[in-house]
Amino acid sequence: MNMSKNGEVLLTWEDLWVTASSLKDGNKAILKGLTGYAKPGQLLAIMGPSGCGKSTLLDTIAGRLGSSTRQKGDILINGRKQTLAYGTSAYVTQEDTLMATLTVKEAVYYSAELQLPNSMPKSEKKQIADMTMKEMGLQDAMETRIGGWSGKGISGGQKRRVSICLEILTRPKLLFLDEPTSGLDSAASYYVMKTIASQCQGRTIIASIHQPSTEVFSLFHSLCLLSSGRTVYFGPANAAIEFFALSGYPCPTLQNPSDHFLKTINSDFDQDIEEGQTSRKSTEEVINILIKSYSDSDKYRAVQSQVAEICKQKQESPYLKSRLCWLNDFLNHVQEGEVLEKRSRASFTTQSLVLTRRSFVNMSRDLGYYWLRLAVYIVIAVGLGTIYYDVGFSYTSIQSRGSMLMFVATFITFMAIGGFSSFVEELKVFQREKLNGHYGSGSFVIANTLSAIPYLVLVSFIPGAIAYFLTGLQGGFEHFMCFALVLFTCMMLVESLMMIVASIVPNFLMGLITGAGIQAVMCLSGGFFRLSNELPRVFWKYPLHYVAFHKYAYQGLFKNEFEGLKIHDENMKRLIKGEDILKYKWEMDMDYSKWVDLAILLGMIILYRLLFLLLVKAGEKVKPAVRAIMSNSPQQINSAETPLHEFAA
Ligand SMILES: Nc1ncnc2c1ncn2[C@@H]1O[C@H](COP(=O)(O)OP(=O)(O)OP(=O)(O)O)[C@@H](O)[C@H]1O
Repeated sequence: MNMSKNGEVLLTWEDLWVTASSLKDGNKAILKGLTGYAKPGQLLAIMGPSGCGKSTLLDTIAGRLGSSTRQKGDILINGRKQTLAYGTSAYVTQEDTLMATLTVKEAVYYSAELQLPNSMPKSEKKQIADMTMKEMGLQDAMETRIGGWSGKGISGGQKRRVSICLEILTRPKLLFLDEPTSGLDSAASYYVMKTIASQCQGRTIIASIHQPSTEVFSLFHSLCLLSSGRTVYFGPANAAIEFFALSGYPCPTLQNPSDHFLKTINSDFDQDIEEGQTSRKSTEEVINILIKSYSDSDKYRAVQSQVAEICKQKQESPYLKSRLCWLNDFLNHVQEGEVLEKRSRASFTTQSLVLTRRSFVNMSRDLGYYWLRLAVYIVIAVGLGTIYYDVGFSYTSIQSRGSMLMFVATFITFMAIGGFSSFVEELKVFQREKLNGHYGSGSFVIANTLSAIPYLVLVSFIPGAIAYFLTGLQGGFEHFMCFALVLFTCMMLVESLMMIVASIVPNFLMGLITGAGIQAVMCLSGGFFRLSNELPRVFWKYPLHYVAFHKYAYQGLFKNEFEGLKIHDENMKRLIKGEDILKYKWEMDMDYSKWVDLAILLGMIILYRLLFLLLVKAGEKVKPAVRAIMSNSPQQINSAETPLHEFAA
């Protein structure tokens, strides 16, 4: 049976369990045996009190569950067991991750260029972007910057609408929305949901929602009502009122049905609920009555048989079945040719160019990215220039030159971590867009590298020139160029190192400390604080001395300065050759030239950036595969809670 026509998506989940494990609480079940489906052409709303598991259910069926949770149960896409791959669906998360420096119009235009295929003319892309912004009621905010931690911009509700706008630009076949109306007034909620509902034709839309008005509720085709991770109701939205009435909890006249449902099943405040004229029941009892009523109902049986029909799995032994499931999942991840096709989008070159432009604009507007650093570097360069002003050619100038160059190679480059917070913000946007399949990691790495180059040239050449000429280091264009280029490559290396750190360490402060720590250890083994032949052989010399970029930075700068230099030794009345100073005082490796050191530094930049790409790609491929394997391992979930059928008993 071909269940997917024109790329439509039918999503089913059966006996879905999700547990979170913590040292303190042990295993805690968040979702408890949920079964349901989402059909093309329908808008399914997931409702329930705060903390009932709406986001967890969305994350689970969208294949985005975090590593701290475990899942069990089958999720089928068009009747086939596969996890949603990157780029096959769109997901509007609860948190708005947007580029704060862009205006609404710029953000949507860039996104349209990134997502819509190359074959579409630019004017048409703009038209789609304009139309979508209008549908989301953003026409008056188009020229306003989004804003964020660096400055106020559009309102929270407008940000929400921008986030939705970016994801519905391509009219995805499968769309997940986590609380799309939070922060919106009732009219805005209605218009936003109406736009979303109007796009249902041939598409599957699943939205978690807190408190829809009667008008918004009427837009839903199906409703999944949860309480503490259990299904209270799953079925047509317009039949939910009847279900509550038949279960003994009719919606009072003139009351918003969703208000009534949520009030009845919210156990957080444990108010007794009136039943008929006299008796009152605790919320927990009421919830159990509703769950039992649902599991005894025709609706429940209809859902079960619908899902069973779609699944039509062979009756294997439970052990063999689970083994085959995870093998199948694993193969889905390692093999090419997902059943659910990725959306067509702009070419790699277009994406890289658009991202470079966007990143360049972002860097130019974000003061913390480069401008503040440039100002601080200029102050430090003037400081260096005045401390070592006109260093001269006396014997003592050897130490002064060495210290000045060491300061440049270590501390000025070290401060390149100053842009980390801005990079982390950009990385968050990248992660969201990558997960939603807007573009791949390769385009991001290329764009980030290209857009940063002009700024790094500025922050290395201007302060570099001030410090270089005030100090009076070796004259000549070639010498200055080598000095500035080593400074430039070191700054780029530190930025590349911080990219790697950011991809491993999830937290900004932890990333900053980790990056600083790695650099401190590397600079200790660089060959200045302890000369290379005096370094302890284990770890510090082999391998760290050869791995740390500081060795090549020190060597490049020192060779550049001392080669061809003549120092006057006033006491001994003799001239000392710079080459001898390099060999005997600084113990430099003289077998190769300063340009080789520079080339090694450039090679390291490429290596570091490739490593970042590899880590991101590995996360993309390995995480879902591991999750799929883990989710079906037989001893995964140790019945942390009572199964649904026991509640029903
Ligand atoms: N990784 C996790 N580790 C531990 N507990 C978790 C984890 N993820 C979710 N939970 C818990 O599971 C419950 C459901 O969380 P979830 O975010 O799905 O609720 P929600 O219905 O979306 O809430 P809200 O409407 O407030 O966003 C909460 O009690 C939450 O604390």
